[in-house]
Amino acid sequence: MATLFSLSPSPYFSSAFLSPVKTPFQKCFQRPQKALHYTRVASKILSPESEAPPAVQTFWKWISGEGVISSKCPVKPGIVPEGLGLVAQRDIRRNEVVLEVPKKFWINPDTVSASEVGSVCGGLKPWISVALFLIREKKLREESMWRYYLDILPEYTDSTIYWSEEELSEIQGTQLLSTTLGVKEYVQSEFEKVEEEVILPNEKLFPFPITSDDFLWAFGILRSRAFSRLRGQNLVLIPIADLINHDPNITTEEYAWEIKGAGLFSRELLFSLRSPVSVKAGEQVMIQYDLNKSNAELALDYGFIESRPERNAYTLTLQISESDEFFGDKLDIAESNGLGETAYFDINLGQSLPPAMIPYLRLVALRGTDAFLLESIFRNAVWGHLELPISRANEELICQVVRAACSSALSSYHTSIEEDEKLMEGGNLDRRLQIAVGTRAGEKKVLQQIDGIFKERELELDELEYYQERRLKDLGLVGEQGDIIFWEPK
Ligand SMILES: C[S@@+](CC[C@H](N)C(=O)[O-])C[C@H]1O[C@@H](n2cnc3c(N)ncnc32)[C@H](O)[C@@H]1O
Repeated sequence: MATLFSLSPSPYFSSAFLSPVKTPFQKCFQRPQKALHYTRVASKILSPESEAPPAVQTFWKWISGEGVISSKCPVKPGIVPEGLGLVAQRDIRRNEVVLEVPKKFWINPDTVSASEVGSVCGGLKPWISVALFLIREKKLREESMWRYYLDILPEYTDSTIYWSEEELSEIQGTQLLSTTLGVKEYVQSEFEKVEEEVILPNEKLFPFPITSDDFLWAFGILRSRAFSRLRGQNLVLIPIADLINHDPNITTEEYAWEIKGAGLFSRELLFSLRSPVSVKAGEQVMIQYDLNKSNAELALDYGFIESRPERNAYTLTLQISESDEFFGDKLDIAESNGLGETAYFDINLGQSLPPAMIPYLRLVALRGTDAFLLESIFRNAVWGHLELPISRANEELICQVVRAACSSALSSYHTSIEEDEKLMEGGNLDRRLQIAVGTRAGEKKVLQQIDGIFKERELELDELEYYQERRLKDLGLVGEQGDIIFWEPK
């Protein structure tokens, strides 16, 4: 039964633990300790200690001198609870533009192409060419035109990709752990490829050692700071604009950034950043990074999570087994309905199941006397039938399989929800432990929610209306009381 589908943790999976990541670069200045992840700081006027450290002041002088920022710019970098951030220099209105950065100050695959390493980075994936560019520029130090920007980039964040083995043991059994390990394995294998194909054969361009830790640093920088979903720009670092922090209380769907022309007579492009809310002088300007990311994604990409329940998610991976005697028909039906041999369903805490999940489950579980629905004459109508219970056996099977999978997933965590909640209530958790405890508790709550849905369904099995009954009703062969009307010859 358990082979009907897998409830695997995530599309990435590896059981291997990786050794702790050493910090790749020397600190250029003492980055501040961050505040608890759940606190909103934008409402507070930042204290005079928010005066930027020398490296940030040098960076500011550089971009001001280059004309990127005018003296009227309403924000300035400062120390904030999230590290560095953008602090309002005067009251800012909702939707007011706070920064405009011209294209020549962006770092994207075009920047790499136009650089000294452009000729050897041509065939690389965009993120790999930008990662390699960042590492090289960082190692060139004084010789790099980007040095003042690179000097203010963090060496690491609280993203789980930078966690030690001991820290990772706190997320044992979670989807976040398997995704983290999968991502690290992916980065490592991409590093080995680029080392062999680009770095080692071009010693003149890369005269210094480049390690897999350097590569992981660059990957983390891009994951946490690159802007995406911009007109024609899928991966772009925008110095200064990337100092903007995330505020969980900002829930506007609209993006706070866009690319636009510099003016009627200019062909130059500008990256423009707006404040989604009004901000008082001295407060921090913040945005919503992405309303659709789960806590696991936030933890992996940025190194923080939110307390909002719906950020807790679990991805169910369902699969039509190749050994299923009806594999071909089931796959055909799944594909005609936008799904495939494997389907991933993200389930969020407090929200209903994705609409296609139960029909897909019923399809996967279809067998025995119900298999006639797989015949080609039903092909156009079958999904509609799968949206409603097919038979008691089919419905019971999906309940049993889902509940068994939930119980098996729940048994792989090393703490209970109650233990996690006690730890959270106690407070004083270190930032990474707070992420670990919050994520593992969230995943377990979602699993309990899924189990609860199917437990309830199991109790209703006798009351549900199944395919045959519906069919008889459609044909007018079922009476008011559910009794079968037999045709009686006159
Ligand atoms: C785009 S950068 C923002 C600038 C960054 N604070 C810095 O010091 O360079 C994104 C990173 O800022 C931090 N950050 C942003 N918003 C945060 C929040 N609400 N809570 C905790 N950390 C946050 C995380 O380290 C994240 O990976």
